[in-house]
Formats: sequence, C-alpha cells, structure tokens
Amino acid sequence: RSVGIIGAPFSKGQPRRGVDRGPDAIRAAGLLHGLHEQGCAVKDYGNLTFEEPPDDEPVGRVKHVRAVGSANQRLSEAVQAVKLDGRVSLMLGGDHSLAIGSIHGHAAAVGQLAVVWVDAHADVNTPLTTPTGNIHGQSMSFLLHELHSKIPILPNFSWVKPCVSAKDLVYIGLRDLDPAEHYTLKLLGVKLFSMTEVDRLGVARVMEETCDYLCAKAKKPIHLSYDIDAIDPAVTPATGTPAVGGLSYREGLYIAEHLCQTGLLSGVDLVEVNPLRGRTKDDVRSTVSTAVDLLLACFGRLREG
Ligand SMILES: CN[C@](CCCC[B-](O)(O)O)(CCN1CCCCC1)C(=O)O
Ligand SMILES: [Mn+2]
Ligand SMILES: [Mn+2]
Ligand SMILES: [Mn+2]
Repeated sequence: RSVGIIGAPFSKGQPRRGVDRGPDAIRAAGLLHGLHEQGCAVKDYGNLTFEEPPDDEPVGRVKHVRAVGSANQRLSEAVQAVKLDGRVSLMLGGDHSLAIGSIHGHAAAVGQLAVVWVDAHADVNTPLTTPTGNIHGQSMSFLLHELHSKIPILPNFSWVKPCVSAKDLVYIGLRDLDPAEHYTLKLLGVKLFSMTEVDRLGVARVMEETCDYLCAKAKKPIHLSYDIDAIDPAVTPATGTPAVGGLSYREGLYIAEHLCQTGLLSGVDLVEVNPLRGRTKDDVRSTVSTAVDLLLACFGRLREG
C-alpha cells in the first residue's frame, strides 16, 4: 500500500487548546516506523501551515468561520495532490472540522465516494442548528448534497461544494447526538450503527452490513473519517469531547481491519487526539498509541501477524 501523510495541526473547529499537537504526537508514537515495518510505501508531506485571519468574529453562532474555511481550502488542495500522486491520503488532525477539506479534496480527485464516519457524534449540525457554534460538530452538513439548501453563505466557505450523497454515508459508534442531528439523519434516511446496534449486532455484522450497503450498487472508493472519541474514553481519554460507552479497542481495530481488506480504502482521517486533555501521561500514551494501532490496521496490519 502507498500512503501519503498530511499533518493538519488545526484546532479552530472547537474551543480546547492542544488538538493541534495531534499530528506530531501520532508521528512521535511510531506511525511511520510501523507503516514501513508492515511494507507500506510512505511519503510524509509534513504539516500544513494555516493563516490566522484577523477579526474572525462569529457569524451568527458559528465560531472561527474564516480560519476554518481557509484551513480546509488548503487541506482540500493538499489531499487532492496526494490522491493525484496515486496514494491513499492519511490526514492527521487536528479537530474534526478538517473532514470538510479532507473529504472535499478526496472527492475532487476521485469523484463519487463513500464515507464511513466512525464517531461518538454525527457532526451534522448546520450553522443554524449548532448548539455550540463549534464547526467540528457541523462538518458533514457542508458536504451533503441533501443539506445544500440549509447552509448559509459563510466567509471563506464559498469554495466548498457538497460532494457526498446521503446514501453513500454510514455512521458507526454514534451515542451523543443533538436533536437537530437526529432529525436530519432520520429525514435523509442515513444508514447508521449507533452503539445500540454495535451491541445488538456485534461489530462483525455491523461491518458486513456496512460494506454490503455501500457496495450494493457500485463499488466506490471509501473515505474513512475516524474520530478518536468513537473509542471508549477508558482507552482514549485524551480527546476534547469524550462520551462514555464507546467502542472497545478491539472493536475499533476490527472496523479498520475490515475496511482495509475491502481494498477500497482511498482516504483516511484520524482526528481529535488532544495530548493536553489527558489527566496523566498514561492517558495520553494510551490515546496516541491506540490512534497509531488503528492506522496501522487501516493499512494492512493484522493481529494474526
Ligand atoms: C453533539 N454535538 C456537539 C459536539 C460535537 C463534537 C464534534 B466531534 O468532532 O468531536 O465529533 C455537542 C453539543 N452538546 C454539547 C453539550 C451540551 C449539549 C450540546 C456540538 O458541539 O455540536
Ligand atoms: Mn467528530
Ligand atoms: Mn466525536
Ligand atoms: Mn448539490
């Protein structure tokens, strides 16, 4: 497998300091060494640098609009370039607002794609429904064709073209949604496996159904957007929006292993690792090493050796 790594040290999609340290923390925990060990051809494109637009006043309730829009435009271009290099793009966050640029750039390069969103949260508030104004909870709303008419014009966002159809999106791990998000997902008929379904069906069946559902019509390249807070906070506490009752380490790995073996994985995000949100060094170590293990599984590592 050929992998192109992009570091996106960005935090303005949410209010907590530290998530911009995610990319270097994940590298320092041995990501590249591990990928090389398992035979991947790896190119590290380094960390993007982001401008800080002055006077970035909220627009309505939405915070850091200009910074988020500008950062994601740059990320979109970078991901598109990695795809045109013929590699699987691996974006290291940074907060989950970065999925806007990552998925946009991926779709610009490959056309129609399927999205598997592994997260405690749906990140599908619109700028008009968000309870917090934090764009990391709104990312999908900018990308879905079906929500196009619900998105107001925002500064530095005019470049964003919706590029995902609701039928090509699957959520896994949901357990903390806002009312408007729940309503939207029901209205659009988005396929989702909340933690209730994970408990009821088991992760193997969830992945079987996910792949059957996404591959039913045509096989599309898959974009996996993995929010580390999908995993139970007992395993990955160093993150900004922890929610109890998450995926076990093993379930998280299985999801990555299964998607890898489809051979359709074309883009990956690993976001919301925040080294400042661990209470102890062990908290941070456990979070970052789990992130590395999930990524090694995305790119071919099997527990059977
Ligand atoms: C559930 N929606 C939240 C969290 C978004 C998390 C983003 B992610 O990238 O980490 O998944 C939270 C909104 N609630 C906060 C607590 C009070 C009720 C609203 C939001 O801010 O929209
Ligand atoms: Mn998220
Ligand atoms: Mn989340
Ligand atoms: Mn459209």
